[in-house]
Amino acid sequence: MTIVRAHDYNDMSRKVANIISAQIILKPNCVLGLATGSTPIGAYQQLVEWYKKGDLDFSQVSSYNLDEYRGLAGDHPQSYRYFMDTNLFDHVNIDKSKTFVPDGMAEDYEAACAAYDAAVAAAGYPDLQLLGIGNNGHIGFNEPDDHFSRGTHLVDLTESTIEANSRLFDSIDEVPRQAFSMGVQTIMNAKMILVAANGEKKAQAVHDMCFGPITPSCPASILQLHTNTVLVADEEALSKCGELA
Ligand SMILES: O=P(O)(O)OC[C@H]1O[C@](O)(CO)[C@@H](O)[C@@H]1O
Repeated sequence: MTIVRAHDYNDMSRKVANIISAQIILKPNCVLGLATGSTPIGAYQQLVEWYKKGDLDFSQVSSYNLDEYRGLAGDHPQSYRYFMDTNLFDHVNIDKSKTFVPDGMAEDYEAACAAYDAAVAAAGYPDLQLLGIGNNGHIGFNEPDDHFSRGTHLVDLTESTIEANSRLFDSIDEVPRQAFSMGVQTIMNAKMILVAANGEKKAQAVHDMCFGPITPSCPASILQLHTNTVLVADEEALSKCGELA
C-alpha cells in the first residue's frame, strides 16, 4: 500500500482529485468506482473546477457507485444517487446513462444485486475504485463481520454507522437501517484502489487497515492484499500510524 500524507482535508482532496484526473487523462474511457460520504466531497469539487476550466473531459467515462440506502429513491435528498448527481454528475459532461448506483427501491433485490454485479463485471471492473473508510473500518457499506462479502448484497447497518451517518438526516430515526453494497470481492477486482481518509475519528480504522491483521472485523484490512492501493490521508487520520514516523 502506498501511503500519501496530506496536511489537511483540502490537501487530501486535491491529491485525490489529481489521481482521479490522471486516470481520466490517461484513459478517457475509464471505468470509475465512486464513493459517497463526506470524505470525497472536496475531491469532487476540485474535479468540477478543473472540468470547468477545460482541463478534464468526462464524456467517455462510466461509473459504478459502491452503495445505496435501501428504501430511498434516487430523487431523495439523502440517497447516494442524489448525492452523486448534485456533487459531481450534474456539473460535468459525464453521460448520466453510463453512471450506475445500486437501486435502493428494487423489489426483487437479489436479482437487482446480481444484475449490478454482472454489469460491473461486463464493464471490466473499475480502473480506479475510490473508497472512504467508516469509523469502524467499513468500505462501501461492508460492515465488520465474520467473513468478507463477495458480490452486491443487502446489509444491516451497524448502530455505529447509523449514528455516524445520522448527521446528514434530520433525526437518527430517519436513517435507513439497511443498504445495498458492492461486495469486498468486487471492490478487490478494481485495478487500482484509492482510499481517502481525514480526521481523528478515522485514525484507528486507518491504522487497522494499514497495519492490523487482515480480518473481516476490519473490512478495509483486506486492502493490504491488493497490489495497487493508494491511501491519501491527512495528519489526523494518520495519527495512530506510529509505524510511519
Ligand atoms: O466519508 P464518510 O462520510 O466519513 O463516510 C465513510 C464511508 O461510509 C459511507 O458513507 C458508507 O458507504 C461511504 O460512502 C463512505 O466512504
